[in-house]
Amino acid sequence: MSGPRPVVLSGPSGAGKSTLLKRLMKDYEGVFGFSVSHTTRNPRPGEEDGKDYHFVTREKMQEGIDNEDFIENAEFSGNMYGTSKSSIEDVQAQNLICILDVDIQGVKNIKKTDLNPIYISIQPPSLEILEKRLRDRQTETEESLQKRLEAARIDMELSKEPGVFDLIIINDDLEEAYELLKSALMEEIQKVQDANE
Ligand SMILES: Nc1nc2c(ncn2[C@@H]2O[C@H](COP(=O)(O)OP(=O)(O)O)[C@@H](O)[C@H]2O)c(=O)[nH]1
Ligand SMILES: Nc1ncnc2c1ncn2[C@@H]1O[C@H](COP(=O)(O)OP(=O)(O)O)[C@@H](O)[C@H]1O
Repeated sequence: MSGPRPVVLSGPSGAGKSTLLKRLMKDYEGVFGFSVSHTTRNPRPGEEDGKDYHFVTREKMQEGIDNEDFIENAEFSGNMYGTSKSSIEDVQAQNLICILDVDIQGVKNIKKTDLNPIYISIQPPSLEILEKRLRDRQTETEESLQKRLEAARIDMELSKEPGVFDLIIINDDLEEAYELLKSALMEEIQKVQDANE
């Protein structure tokens, strides 16, 4: 039996993916499961190993890639990120909607697999607003902020190409963006809720 369709959330760093995703997972407990990626970046205050990411060294990450443990991996802003096969299998084994938060390289690479997710891009209203949100978040050094803004320019260009995303949500007003995300996923949410009744 095939389970619910996974969901790929992408879009520039600072666009609001984690904010939207955390709210969705809280409002629909027992419906979604987060695919916990591996990364070589340092944990931020409050981030938990195994929950937000599996925080690993470059050596360990490369070992996993060589072992073909990952369905996709990419270099972003000077660090490695990747989705392991087991991170998805763990969620799918529970019949939950698997949510992946990956960059645009991840989107392109997942398209080459048989995962068949719904692709949603979260975009900021403008690059200026994105910069302000990233600065206000206070998680980045100036160098890492500049790298993220450069990646954001590329993301904003590539995401416009027709056929890359099923849906593009401009995260201007958070409530409105959340409602759009929720309605796009309602059919899958309903399936999981019906199956659990
Ligand atoms: N390709 C790929 N990208 C990932 C993965 N995990 C996270 N990312 C992306 O890496 C970028 C940086 O993530 P992060 O360091 O958590 O910063 P944040 O998005 O600004 O909170 C974001 O665009 C994420 O979507 C992954 O497993 N694969
Ligand atoms: N609609 C919004 N309006 C204002 N600030 C927002 C909005 N959405 C998210 N933010 C803030 O912007 C910052 C980046 O959001 P975050 O969810 O961390 O982005 P991402 O996961 O895409 O990198 C956070 O500090 C968050 O609180």
